[in-house]
Amino acid sequence: MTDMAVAASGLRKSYGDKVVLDGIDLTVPAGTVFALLGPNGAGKTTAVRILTTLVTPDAGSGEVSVGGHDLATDGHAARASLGVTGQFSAVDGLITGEENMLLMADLHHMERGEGRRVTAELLARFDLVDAAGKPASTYSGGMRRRLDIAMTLVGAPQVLFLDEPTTGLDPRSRHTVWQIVRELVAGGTTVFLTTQYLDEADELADRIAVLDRGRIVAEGTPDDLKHLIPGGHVRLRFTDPDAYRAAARSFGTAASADDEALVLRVPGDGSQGALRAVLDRLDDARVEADELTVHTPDLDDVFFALTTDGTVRPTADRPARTDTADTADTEEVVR
Ligand SMILES: Nc1ncnc2c1ncn2[C@@H]1O[C@H](COP(=O)(O)OP(=O)(O)OP(=O)(O)O)[C@@H](O)[C@H]1O
Repeated sequence: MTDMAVAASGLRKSYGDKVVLDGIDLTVPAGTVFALLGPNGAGKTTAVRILTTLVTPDAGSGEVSVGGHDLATDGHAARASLGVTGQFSAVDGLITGEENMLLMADLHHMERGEGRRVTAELLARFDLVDAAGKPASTYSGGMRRRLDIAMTLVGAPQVLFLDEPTTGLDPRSRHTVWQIVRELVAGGTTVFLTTQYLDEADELADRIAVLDRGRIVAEGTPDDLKHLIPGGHVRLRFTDPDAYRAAARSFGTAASADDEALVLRVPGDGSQGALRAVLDRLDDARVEADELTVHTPDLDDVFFALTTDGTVRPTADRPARTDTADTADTEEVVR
């Protein structure tokens, strides 16, 4: 066993002459949340299908292990350690939520009593007790997704793969799923999720890999990724046109100006030093901004910079930072 819940090197998969995964490396420490983020068709589901043993990687791929078990030599143990909830629900709509759960318990060869105990516990945990006796076809999207995840947890997997777990859910249901993920991780489960939603990756993931056209184009903590691209600035807003003009003169070409909104934007890295330089300059000009906000790029900026129009900018041009960057809110009102 290693302390890596998922480890894959040089993962390749092609269908015909279409290269879907072009040699990607993935490592996920146990007990963490990893998000594979990418646009439609990037190869996310294919990666999940390989890691969950549903599809075999192409020859020439490196080793792949899940739960510390090599997929090629110990697929059975790897399968026993993982659970997967795909984009297409495993829920059978014709039977009740409880029957779906008991079916899963049977598939895991649980004794009847044990199956009932686990089912009752999970239905309660996922707030499905009232609906347990109703056909799953009558469930809302959010309830169905909760049931789907609950069914996956019947086997108590160490590593849980969630393929786009909140696609199509309303905001409240998305937050419920996020809460479920947090609780699972607090209980020691490793979660590998794929998502197209930047806020989801930002909310949940310890580390994010951005997949585009079968390649990892950036990887790191959410903050690492936000520091990869330019776009940070201090925004100064004035209400007094004279103060605005005095500040604009003082900053000159160091700031971009919006004369109508009385706003100046001073590019910077969001560091304390950069902020101090802005404040010193305002003091020198004897003006006070009515509002000062520090903006660091958010994951939207990163995602579009790295994947726009499918024009992949190679990682070599944008080396991912491995140090832990200072945390800074996307838009933090300072004054
Ligand atoms: N069995 C298959 N046969 C042929 N092509 C496939 C197969 N499975 C996937 N592909 C192709 O591989 C590419 C990546 O698909 P995949 O489903 O992995 O992407 P994805 O990132 O999960 O996208 P989405 O967010 O839309 O689900 C797509 O172009 C898809 O058409």
